[in-house]
Amino acid sequence: MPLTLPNLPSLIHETRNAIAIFDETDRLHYANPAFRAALHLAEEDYPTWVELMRRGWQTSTGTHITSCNGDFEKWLSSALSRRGKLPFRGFETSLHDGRWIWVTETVDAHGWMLYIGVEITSLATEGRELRSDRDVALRASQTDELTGIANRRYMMQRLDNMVSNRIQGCVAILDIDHFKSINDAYGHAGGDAVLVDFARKVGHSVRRGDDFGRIGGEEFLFLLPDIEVDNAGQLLDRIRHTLLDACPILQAPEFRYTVSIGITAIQAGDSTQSLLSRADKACYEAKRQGRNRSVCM
Ligand SMILES: Nc1nc2c(ncn2[C@@H]2O[C@H](COP(=O)(O)OP(=O)(O)OP(=O)(O)O)[C@@H](O)[C@H]2O)c(=O)[nH]1
Repeated sequence: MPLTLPNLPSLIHETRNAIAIFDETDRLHYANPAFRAALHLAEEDYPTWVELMRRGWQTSTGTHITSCNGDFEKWLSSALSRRGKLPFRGFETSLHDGRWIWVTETVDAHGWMLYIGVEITSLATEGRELRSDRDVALRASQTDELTGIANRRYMMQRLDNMVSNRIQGCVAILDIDHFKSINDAYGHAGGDAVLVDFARKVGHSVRRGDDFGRIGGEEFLFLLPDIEVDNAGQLLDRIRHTLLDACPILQAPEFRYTVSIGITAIQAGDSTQSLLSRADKACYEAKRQGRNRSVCM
């Protein structure tokens, strides 16, 4: 007998659990009254998750962001590099109004996300601080300190995961051009500002299923599952073009930077090493051809 659940929409509407659905671009598509109340969201308002978090930060409402030492943008880059990457995850979080919520995020194959938040304030608080410290330590071990995005260790785990599960797609290495000269001309702080700017700009363009992180000084890795190499090239070139008008060094408003990109498709029999080495060669070729371009190999 087919299952019919005529009361499901009204039950979801009425429950005190916060329920929301985000699409593959991370825009809110549905939120029940409990979610809207917890996040201080007006009816008929459908912001992206980034807009929602930024508003909450500016108005001290909704999610209580404690682990950012006052640097919201860095927290956002870090949160974005983990958000929606796993089919399922659960974590504890607190709200500005003092409530604690157990959040689960379920992501389907198309990148749509179901958010369910259950209030746990009255449950035993014992060990909450310890669990929170553990989460912060785990995040730190996966995060690049300067830029806040995923670090080499995390990216290598994700690449291993792609290879061992035979996930099709592409791998790209992005390397900022003439970075040594940037350091020489504007100092280490100027170079750092470029790295942070680059990580944020690219991090905001990453699709739900993709991974992006810093794997070396001025070297970044982009993992793109389920995409043909031509489409990966177009996507990364679009990102590359958005960087052309970035001016990350305040004292030098005329300063611009570019990036060279090496892209390769995953092939049968590839190992993480063979993939990285091919992407590296493609990036080297992009440099050799004059930089500020992408090369597929
Ligand atoms: N500011 C800053 N510089 C870094 C960091 N990590 C590495 N570097 C510097 O990045 C520079 C990388 O220079 P190279 O590998 O010679 O490459 P490049 O100058 O970018 O030249 P091409 O890649 O050929 O365009 C070195 O001078 C490193 O010291 C960092 O975290 N911050």
